[in-house]
Amino acid sequence: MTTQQLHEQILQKKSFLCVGLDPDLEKMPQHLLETEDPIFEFNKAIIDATHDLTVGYKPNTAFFEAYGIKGWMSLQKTINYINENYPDIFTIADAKRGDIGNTSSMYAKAFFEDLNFDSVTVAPYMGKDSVEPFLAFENKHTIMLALTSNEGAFDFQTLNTGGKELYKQVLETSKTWKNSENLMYVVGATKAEYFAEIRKIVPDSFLLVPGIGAQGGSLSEVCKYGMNDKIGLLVNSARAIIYASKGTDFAEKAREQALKVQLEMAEIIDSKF
Ligand SMILES: O=c1ccn([C@@H]2O[C@H](COP(=O)(O)O)[C@@H](O)[C@H]2O)c(=O)[nH]1
Repeated sequence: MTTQQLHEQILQKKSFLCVGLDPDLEKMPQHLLETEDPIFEFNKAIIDATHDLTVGYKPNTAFFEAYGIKGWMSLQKTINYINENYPDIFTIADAKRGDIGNTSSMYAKAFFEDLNFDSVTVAPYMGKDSVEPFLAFENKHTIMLALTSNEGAFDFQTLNTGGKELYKQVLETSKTWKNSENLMYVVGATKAEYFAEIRKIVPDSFLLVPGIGAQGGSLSEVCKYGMNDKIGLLVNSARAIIYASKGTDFAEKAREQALKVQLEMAEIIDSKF
């Protein structure tokens, strides 16, 4: 999927919501646990209930890998289900990969070719040769951690390194890499006050923004400082949507929560564009 197609979908749905698919057997409704593949059944119900309100789905691979081979098969079924039934929806494998070049190439093949995700998250710590293998894939997107939503972001990312905060250096340097137009960046909603500075460095890039909902970030603050003239944001929420209820009405309640966020987004879009 191209960023232009993503932008068109955002305008059409009046939504830049990305629903996080972080399935946890302990938080799932009891009746699903009796099915053969509860993780897939859970995801499928959430997807069917929210697909018209969201432009993206972000399965976090940890929530699948934790269940071994069965979890990996549920991930494959989930991405296939989205691609077959809702092919216009942008998909993100939140896997936070990155390694020496030849290993990164294998990670890229796994997520872009075998699983056919539109994008994958990567960590910047190993530098250019660990990220460029992901960038080589046409119409695929590499979403690099810039300033994360957690408290630990202040351990390294905001450290002053030679007169500049590290996350700024990461953003600037990444722009010099081959095929850097395929980059997007993760910036936490809990760090809304940093968005204006980030936009000075990457004015046109899409930002994936986790941290509204369960982590308490403010959608309006993110939009105030982080939106560009093409919107340029994908705002993720997982727990606040997918675990709105533990009963048989879980998908319906998830839709209600997704709708609340989408309506807030539509209001912001209407007021700015
Ligand atoms: O900085 C980051 C990077 C990734 N995440 C991931 O996003 C979701 C957030 O889930 P919520 O339930 O909406 O809090 C989850 O998969 C995280 O691993 C992040 O939160 N912050």
